[in-house]
Amino acid sequence: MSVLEARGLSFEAGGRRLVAGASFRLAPGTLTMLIGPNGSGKSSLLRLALGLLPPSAGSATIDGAEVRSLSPAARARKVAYLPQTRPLAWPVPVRDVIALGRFAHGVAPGRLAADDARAVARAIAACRLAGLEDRAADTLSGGELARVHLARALAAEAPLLVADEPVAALDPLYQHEVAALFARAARAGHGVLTVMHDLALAARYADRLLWMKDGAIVADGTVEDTMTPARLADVFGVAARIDRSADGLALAVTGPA
Ligand SMILES: Nc1ncnc2c1ncn2[C@@H]1O[C@H](COP(=O)(O)OP(=O)(O)OP(=O)(O)O)[C@@H](O)[C@H]1O
Repeated sequence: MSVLEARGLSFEAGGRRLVAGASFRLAPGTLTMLIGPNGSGKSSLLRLALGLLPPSAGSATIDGAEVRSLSPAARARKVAYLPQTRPLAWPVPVRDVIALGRFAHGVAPGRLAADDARAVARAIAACRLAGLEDRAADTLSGGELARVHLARALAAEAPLLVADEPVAALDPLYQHEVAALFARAARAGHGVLTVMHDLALAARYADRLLWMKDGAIVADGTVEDTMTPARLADVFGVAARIDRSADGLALAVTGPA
């Protein structure tokens, strides 16, 4: 099992500090959700932590190795990444898009070894894409395509999974299914970190929340410990009601704070 550690990551661009001294540890067996307002630096922090942006200060390591020292294939064997923008303009069959997730295992689409084919089949089943495997990906709906990209990330079967707003295009049922899928992956021993805008889903499924505001992580802890009306007002500027139910915390955002 692998551990991703970010220590004091900072990033500046356009004369602004977009990420300011952010530290966190992504450990196996935990579903961590990164939450914060638009533009607070969440995507930038993920990209720094994965070595896709050069930090102006701080470092990120996976199992003790600097992420930026890892080759793309070596990094992809440790961590699967689902970016926020997922352009796909070509009429590639869905199965081949998902098989790209196996690239770190030396696979070219169309030449899958039995192990790779099984991993692709598991990802297709997990994302409920059966029946769409032969469709050209550019004919899918936005939500279907979002699930294909998620399946591509899952097919890697990497110990760590980092996803940037994976449920943004999904209807409520699929949102819950994907959040539950991430929770199951965490229970199975993966370390999962995902940006989440839906605070009710975060309250329901996250083991741990990283709260980001103005480029900084301002709170890091369990839902129980960190999700309070005062923090929601401070970080998001919203008024919220939080009820304890048998399923955990239930959250209703009632308006601006
Ligand atoms: N290369 C860049 N040059 C200048 N500004 C940038 C650059 N990259 C990002 N930014 C700005 O940095 C801020 C943080 O962006 P980022 O995408 O990390 O935020 P986010 O929290 O993921 O936002 P969202 O929830 O809207 O996706 C934004 O104001 C964005 O416009």
